[in-house]
Amino acid sequence: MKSANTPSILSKIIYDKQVEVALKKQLISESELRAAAMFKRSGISLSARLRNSDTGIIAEHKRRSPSKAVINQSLSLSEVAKGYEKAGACGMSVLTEGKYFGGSLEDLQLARASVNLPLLRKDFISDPYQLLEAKAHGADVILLIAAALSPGHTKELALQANDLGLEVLLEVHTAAELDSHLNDYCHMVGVNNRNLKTFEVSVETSKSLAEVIPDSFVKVSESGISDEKTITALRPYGFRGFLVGEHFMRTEDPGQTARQFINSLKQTAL
Ligand SMILES: O=P(O)(O)OC[C@@H](O)[C@@H](O)c1c[nH]c2ccccc12
Repeated sequence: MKSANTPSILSKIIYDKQVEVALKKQLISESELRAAAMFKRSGISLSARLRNSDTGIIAEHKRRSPSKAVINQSLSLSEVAKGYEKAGACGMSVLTEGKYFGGSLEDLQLARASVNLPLLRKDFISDPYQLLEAKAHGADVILLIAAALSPGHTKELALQANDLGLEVLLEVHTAAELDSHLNDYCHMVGVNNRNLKTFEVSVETSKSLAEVIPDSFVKVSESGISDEKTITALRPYGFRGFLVGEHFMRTEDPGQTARQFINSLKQTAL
């Protein structure tokens, strides 16, 4: 196991991302992004869907990750997206980070063309340019990772996202991060059960942070969720959103796996 003191994978990813963004800015200007047809589209609210759902699944498309070299490389994104929509997911998360997760903005665009679900651009955002990219490729929601940003920067990006009609999911790992980074421009708070330094997963993280998340934010539990029981255990803590990636993506037909999962959740909600 890695020591929690080794430079985190997160700082490496963020560094590479900033280099990539600097290059992309040379290729595609902000005004080109703003001219994209998607800029005229009004977003679909993920937070409203989660509030009104008794299942609350946000199903993720993820080909690989730093903690798992290969999850599934052979699927059609469009089929996965349609399968998730048919399964009754509240929203879809699309990994757009390339080097570590094998995703792209084209994946997001293809998901947008395939389904009417609210779409989360899952990436490492630290520059307003990335918000324009998200909007131009059809996102409804963006992720901001507290561990990767200063509190002031988080607020600025969240405000700018709101101006573009994008909702904000703020990801936290600790009560301290929540305390310093939460602001009124966020709609949802995601507690990541995966420790990004050690990759260990514990849903206890969600349980322990639940009571410090104000009720005005939709509570989302992220990562390491692979059975319905975990969700029924988290609901009493106030969680209304559940981000599930690997458990669906490691199967041959993620849509079908999601459908069974959601159906069995509905049974327990009755
Ligand atoms: O595949 P899992 O264990 O179900 O996890 C999904 C999602 O929570 C995870 O991919 C994730 C949570 N926060 C992130 C930030 C960046 C990249 C990925 C993530």
